[in-house]
Amino acid sequence: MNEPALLSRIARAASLLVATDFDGTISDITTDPDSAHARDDAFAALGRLTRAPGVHVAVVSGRTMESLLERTSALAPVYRVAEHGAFIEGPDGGTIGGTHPERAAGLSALWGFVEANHARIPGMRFERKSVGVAVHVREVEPAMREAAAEVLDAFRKAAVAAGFEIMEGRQVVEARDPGVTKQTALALLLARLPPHTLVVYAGDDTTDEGAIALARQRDGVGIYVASAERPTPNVEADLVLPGPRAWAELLSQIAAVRSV
Ligand SMILES: O=P(O)(O)OC[C@H]1O[C@H](O[C@H]2O[C@H](CO)[C@@H](O)[C@H](O)[C@H]2O)[C@H](O)[C@@H](O)[C@@H]1O
Repeated sequence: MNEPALLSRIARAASLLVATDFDGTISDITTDPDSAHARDDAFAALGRLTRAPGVHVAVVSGRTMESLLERTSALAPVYRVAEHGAFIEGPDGGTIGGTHPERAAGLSALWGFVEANHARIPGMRFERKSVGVAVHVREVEPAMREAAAEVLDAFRKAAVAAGFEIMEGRQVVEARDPGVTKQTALALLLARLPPHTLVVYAGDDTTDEGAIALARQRDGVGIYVASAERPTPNVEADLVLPGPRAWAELLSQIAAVRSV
């Protein structure tokens, strides 16, 4: 699908859901995850979309809800999906779903692994979430990559033993609840919206591919935001964009055709 055809469909949809991933999609990748923030152009376009009639906006992230809120609180009303689908907040700020079975024992066991290993590899970052743990390797020096790979292997084994599922993201390995995905969260959002809502989903990572595929299955639009790290998706996409800037530009065009 080319962009003019896409914009024409979007302009005509009685109900539209624009769902976007955060890191690497509306935020440029940064070495320090805490310093990442949404691009101004993407944020402005999403803001316009929240005010457009018949348009629903969702930010779908692997971040914790706290981290996502910190970065998107100026955006309302929106759906917020955190920790890859484990937590979902509605446009009024209320919890509307998400599945996060109590896994406190598993999380403690996994964090024990982290505490025992956190000082081994300079640059390796460990991020504790509400229902998962992420291990970042973006800042690990090339000379330490082999040693880091060994720690990551041990982390994967410890996570699986503690009942988690492993996700391989961009310079990050995450342990999360099995069965919780962005795809299941997107399906839940669609079930709450008017029938035949046109869904547009954009994301940049393996963790977004299920949601891209679901958008297409539902006769919507799946957009992949490519990077040098992940130039091509493992699923079919309607559009492959060269990076967050191109997605921000397309979001501005979507906002233009939907704004009154
Ligand atoms: O689903 P997302 O919103 O894309 O979140 C996925 C992970 O994003 C963050 O890590 C990624 O972005 C960082 C900042 O640009 C980058 O340093 C890191 O290498 C990327 O993997 C976040 O820290 C994770 O918690 C999210 O799960």
